Amino acid sequence: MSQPVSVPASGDRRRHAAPAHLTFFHGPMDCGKSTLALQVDHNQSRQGRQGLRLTQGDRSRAPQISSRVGLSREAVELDADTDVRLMVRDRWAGGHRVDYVVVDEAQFLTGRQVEQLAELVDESHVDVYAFGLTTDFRAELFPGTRRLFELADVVQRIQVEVLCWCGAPGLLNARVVDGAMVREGETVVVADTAPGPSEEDTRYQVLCRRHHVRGQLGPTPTGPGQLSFPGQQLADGQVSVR
Ligand SMILES: Nc1ncnc2c1ncn2[C@@H]1O[C@H](COP(=O)(O)OP(=O)(O)O)[C@@H](O)[C@H]1O
Ligand SMILES: Cc1cn([C@H]2C[C@H](O)[C@@H](COP(=O)(O)O)O2)c(=O)[nH]c1=O
Repeated sequence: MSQPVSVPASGDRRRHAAPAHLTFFHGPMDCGKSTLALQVDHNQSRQGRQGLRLTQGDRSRAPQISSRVGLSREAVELDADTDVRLMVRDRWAGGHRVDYVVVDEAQFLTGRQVEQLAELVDESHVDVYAFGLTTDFRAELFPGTRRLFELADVVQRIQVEVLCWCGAPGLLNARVVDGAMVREGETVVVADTAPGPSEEDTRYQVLCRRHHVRGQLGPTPTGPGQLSFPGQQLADGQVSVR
């Protein structure tokens, strides 16, 4: 664990005597994480609590939390070197309260940053709400997600079901490059689930486990009444994956 940093307790503590919590909401892409992050922020601030919104690598490439429902709010952009305890301490030094922290794209946090968030909860009574992907395109936990699973007081899978093309619940994220699912590459590649303007763009597609394992992206309409499978289709209906 990282060394504690002295951060004063929140001035709001008397009005919120319940212990603070580190809560982690997780799921695949497109399940409503950013929407929920903005709702939590809205509901907290509506009750007079003051918060800090944090993000890293939002799809919009702007320092904001943006939801596909159409909402967005500005947020402080983190990088791997940001010490979130010092960030909160700076706010306090500037005369601002920080009663809660909302962190979107929490899968990109380092393990140390998750530990810093836990310290803010335990030592400074700041409520932390983190929102992030469960697994990467290889169906493996992101490091930040793993540490949140280890340390969070409350871990909740987001309830909204994203559906695979077959209709089954989609829990895994496929990375699609030039129309084909890939299983090798950098862990972090910021992109959307919507196809990009160019065919060479990377995009993601949420799949059920079976179709993630098989690498099947599903049929795409090619014309009236016609369907084609992306990638090279094999005899047994599977699609070759790079
Ligand atoms: N036009 C729309 N009408 C209603 N809901 C929508 C619309 N577009 C997107 N959504 C909802 O937004 C969700 C994606 O929300 P978002 O917060 O961007 O997801 P995440 O942050 O998990 O990637 C979709 O699962 C869907 O429920
Ligand atoms: C699976 C996976 C995703 N990413 C990126 C792609 C997006 O920019 C974000 C997730 O955004 P969302 O708010 O959940 O829609 O993460 C990545 O970098 N690596 C991956 O393996």
